[in-house]
Amino acid sequence: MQSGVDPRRKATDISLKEDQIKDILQYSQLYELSFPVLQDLSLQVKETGYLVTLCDPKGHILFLDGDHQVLKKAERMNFVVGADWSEQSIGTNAIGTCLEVGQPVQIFAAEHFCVGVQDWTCSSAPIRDPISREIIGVVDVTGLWRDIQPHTLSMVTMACGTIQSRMNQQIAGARFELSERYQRAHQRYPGNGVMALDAAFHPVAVNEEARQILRRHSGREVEQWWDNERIHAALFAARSPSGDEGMYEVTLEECGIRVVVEEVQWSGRRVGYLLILRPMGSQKAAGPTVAWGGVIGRSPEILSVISRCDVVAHTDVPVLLLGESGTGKELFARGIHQAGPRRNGPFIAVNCGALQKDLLASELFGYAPGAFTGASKTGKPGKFEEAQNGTLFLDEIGEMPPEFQVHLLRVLQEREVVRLGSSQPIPVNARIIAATHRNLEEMIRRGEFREDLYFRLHVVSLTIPPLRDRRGDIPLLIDHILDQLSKRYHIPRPGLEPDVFDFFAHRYPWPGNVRELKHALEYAVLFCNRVITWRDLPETLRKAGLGDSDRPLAPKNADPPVTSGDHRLAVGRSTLASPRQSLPGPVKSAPVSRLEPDPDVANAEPGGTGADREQLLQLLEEVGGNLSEAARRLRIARTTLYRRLDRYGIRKRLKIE
Ligand SMILES: Nc1ncnc2c1ncn2[C@@H]1O[C@H](COP(=O)(O)OP(=O)(O)OP(=O)(O)O)[C@@H](O)[C@H]1O
Repeated sequence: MQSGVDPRRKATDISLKEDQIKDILQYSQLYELSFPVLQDLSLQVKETGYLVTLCDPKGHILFLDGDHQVLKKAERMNFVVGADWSEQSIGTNAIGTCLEVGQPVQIFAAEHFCVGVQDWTCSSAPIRDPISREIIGVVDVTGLWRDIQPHTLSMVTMACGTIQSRMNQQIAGARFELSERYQRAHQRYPGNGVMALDAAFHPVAVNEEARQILRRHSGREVEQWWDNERIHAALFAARSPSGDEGMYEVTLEECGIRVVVEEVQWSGRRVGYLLILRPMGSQKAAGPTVAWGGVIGRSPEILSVISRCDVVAHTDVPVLLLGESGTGKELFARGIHQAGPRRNGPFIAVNCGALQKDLLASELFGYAPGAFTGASKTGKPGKFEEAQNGTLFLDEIGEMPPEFQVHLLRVLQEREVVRLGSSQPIPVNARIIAATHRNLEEMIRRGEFREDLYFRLHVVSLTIPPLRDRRGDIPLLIDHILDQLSKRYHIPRPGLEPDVFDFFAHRYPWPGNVRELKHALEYAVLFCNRVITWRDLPETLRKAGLGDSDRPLAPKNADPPVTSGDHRLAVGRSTLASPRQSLPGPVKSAPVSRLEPDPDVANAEPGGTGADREQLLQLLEEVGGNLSEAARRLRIARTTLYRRLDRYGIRKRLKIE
């Protein structure tokens, strides 16, 4: 058994370096679960001259604790972190022998093979993987032989039992999480195949759709298909090494399918994967395109934010959403609310930048009856109270005046509000999500934002990337927005001239992000003739397009680019108008401008003058087609604006053409 080991050895070898051990411990589930148990054990053996160790399945010491004096003595035989206590290195000893025989073992004094270890007595027991039953570690308690205690071995065995049951709980929790996520995915992505795998890539659940898709497209049953290292490599090469939860899409051309891989975490650890399968070329988008909180996008950047939001949604930790204006921070905040257990409670959004300074306190904290002149007699709850059992979304948090930040901090710390004019604290139970497009760290440096408030709010911070950094999402967004607009205005869904599409998808930097894209399309849809051309765009975009290339753009009042047939119809659900139908080309005559008053409709309704219509068109141009903004500027309701658009024939033209 001790072949090749010199019995005169005084010490074993140290084969793991400090940074190797750090790396092992950082991701070691065994260490994480064992640590509290080992600490307990250390306390129990304190002052008995014993040392407590945890070793890996090769016999390397990963953890060592105990009496300082004894540790010093043990160092002489290299009983230190990183040392190799396998039988191959130092012959019979409790750690190495326990690994060989797979049983708890006590080795006393001269029973040790090497002379340098014979002053000691040690007791070790193995820890086994709850599923494979393989040994994954050893707990050992070592002391000088004269300090031998009869109960040491049973203490070690019990400690291993406790670690083992913590591992069982961990596995049960992970399995539960995986099965929950599988069920949710199954509902979320109807018609798609869904598979759940554990962390070792073993399938634990497969839906019928996945079986059918694989049979049809790869000609194989799931089990056969999965039993292939190349498939595993293709799917998992892209996963994040750090174990961060992520989501990405892989195309398996040889099987004719696309797979969205979602990593599943539980308790901060990767515990498995979900695979969402769909045939290549299928029009049906795999769930993540529209599934989560109405967020459109399938770029890796947006999928990664979605997946993180989905994780935090199930917790109550404060979330800080960062990103430029119009990237979708509020949409994500609503998504987190909807995906979490508070979904049946209220979602209250407060724009901290839009509230007057002197109204902030009463808006957020409410006021008691008759608190100030003009206050309601019954008092009024503030936004914190309104968000009770739900979510309070503090938008534009960077705009909150510094003198008010301390009050907000106090409420977040105490989790209770006191209405103005009252001394009665009211407990608040609201999840806090804050958002800003500003650089709060920079503001802290300039003394404009409190650091303590910042740390309260950004337990988790998520940055939503600007649209120009995830251009792959632009075609999806265009499709989605045009669908919505055609439904809202009851018009056929328009297409985009190829050149305009190319400008949108590849060249324009979208400083206003998705909001700007929405407004541009809303504007263009109002003025276009079934196909969106350059002249249908708001002026800023037209100018940007002109500066962007040397292409001669149609002047404001010019006719659409004319091509043979010139019926620029949007085809089916495609975003692009057929290139054959609308090549950008030389501008021909301009019989009627769509931005100029149409004499047939300008005065169609009593009270509607050409001048009014002109003003309305001008305003629409100024606000980039944003009807809400136009209604706000006109101080009329949106529905009144629609009526006015009808009256001046703007919507009517859209419907008839
Ligand atoms: N990924 C997306 N999918 C669909 N719609 C989106 C997406 N991102 C943003 N939007 C839409 O764009 C508009 C702007 O989004 P939102 O108000 O959430 O942005 P924001 O980042 O909160 O902006 P601000 O910082 O100016 O408050 C909304 O109409 C929203 O529905």
